[in-house]
Amino acid sequence: MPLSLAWARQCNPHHGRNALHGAHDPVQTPSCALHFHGSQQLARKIPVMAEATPPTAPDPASESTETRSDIVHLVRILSLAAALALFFFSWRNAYLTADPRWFGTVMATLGGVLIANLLLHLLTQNLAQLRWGFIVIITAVLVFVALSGVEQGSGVMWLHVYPPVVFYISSPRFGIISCVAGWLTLVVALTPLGQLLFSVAEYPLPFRIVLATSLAFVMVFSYLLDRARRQHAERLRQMAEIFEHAATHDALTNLANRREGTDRLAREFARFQRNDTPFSVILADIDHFKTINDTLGHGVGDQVIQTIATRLTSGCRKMDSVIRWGGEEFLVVLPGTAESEAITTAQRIRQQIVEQPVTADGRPLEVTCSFGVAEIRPSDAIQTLLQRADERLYHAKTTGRNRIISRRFGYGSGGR
Ligand SMILES: Nc1nc2c(ncn2[C@@H]2O[C@H](COP(=O)(O)OP(=O)(O)OP(=O)(O)O)[C@@H](O)[C@H]2O)c(=O)[nH]1
Repeated sequence: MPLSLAWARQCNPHHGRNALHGAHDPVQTPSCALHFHGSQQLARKIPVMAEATPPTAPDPASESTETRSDIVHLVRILSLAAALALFFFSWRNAYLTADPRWFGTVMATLGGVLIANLLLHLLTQNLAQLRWGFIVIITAVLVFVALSGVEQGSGVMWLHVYPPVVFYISSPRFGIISCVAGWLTLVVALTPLGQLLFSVAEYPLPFRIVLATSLAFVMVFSYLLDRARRQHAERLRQMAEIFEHAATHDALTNLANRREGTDRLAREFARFQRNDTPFSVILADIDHFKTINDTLGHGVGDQVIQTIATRLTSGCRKMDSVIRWGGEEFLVVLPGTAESEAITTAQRIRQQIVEQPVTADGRPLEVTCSFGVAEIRPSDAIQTLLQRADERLYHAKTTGRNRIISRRFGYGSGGR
């Protein structure tokens, strides 16, 4: 029965009559015809790219959850490694080197503070505390190492670790500021004035020159590498967003496509099952669209589809979902909406389409749409709801088009 009716719909003598004739008056007439959604499947899809709204540009400073968890892992590993290194050098200082003993005490204390920072994060789960705590402690370690000249002056080599770590863990801005400030301080500290001010360990002149220049090189290189890393990550994120948009939206109208529409419908249905929140759907179909295509060309047909998509969107609330359901067929999902309100929305849209002629290629066309409206019922599955809306749309088509059919207008019988 449904299949033959679907076939009947396709073979309907009204189907495909001249759409450019005058619009009919909307009269709702009862009917009990049935047909299935499959009858609306497209014979052909025309892949024309619409001016899709580009995805909104994200804040470059924002970090994804993955990046955050990467940073947490890295800081944990670095903290443990740095603490172990500090304990090791503290032990060496106590037994094996000729450095003053207090060097070892300072290093052991800083190692302990690093571990304390880790433990505190386990309690608070506060990324900022872990990250900035680590940066502050590691800065203190390196300042101490550079100024004191632990391990007979060789400890200063650890300064080269700072730039890549600080760029990765903090922001580029903080990385630049801390590197430039740190480098300038070091250069001053390595001059005779610095010797006086900071009583820095004495390093031979060639060593000082190599230290300052190699550190500057590592800083610049770390900045460039980190910038490239952030740019690539950002590009990847944008591409993922574009692909996701393309997978869920229709290229011609930029409306949600059928796949995305089905998901939204399922979400609304789940909400209805959970909270009893009603919702309605409107199935809209452009009348005599084939004639528009056949007489004016597919380019004009596409423009008509785009205009109708815009009219539907502007006639609905922000919370409603307008979906390109098939070729010239649209589904509107209206959350928290009873059928009577959905009819009002459909009437507003129908009126607007009739009153403002659609223009394509600069000429006005008389385009109309037919609508089937249905509200979810407790006994419904999604498919049942869609089928009811589809039957009503079919009824609108067979009774003259340019009209809205719903339960309120006496369509069907026996509670339909
Ligand atoms: N230009 C264009 N045409 C499309 C697109 N998608 C589907 N179509 C065409 O839309 C037409 C739909 O025609 P029918 O299903 O016969 O319906 P109709 O002519 O609108 O008749 P009624 O629905 O009965 O009023 C077919 O000719 C499809 O090829 C599209 O994206 N662009």
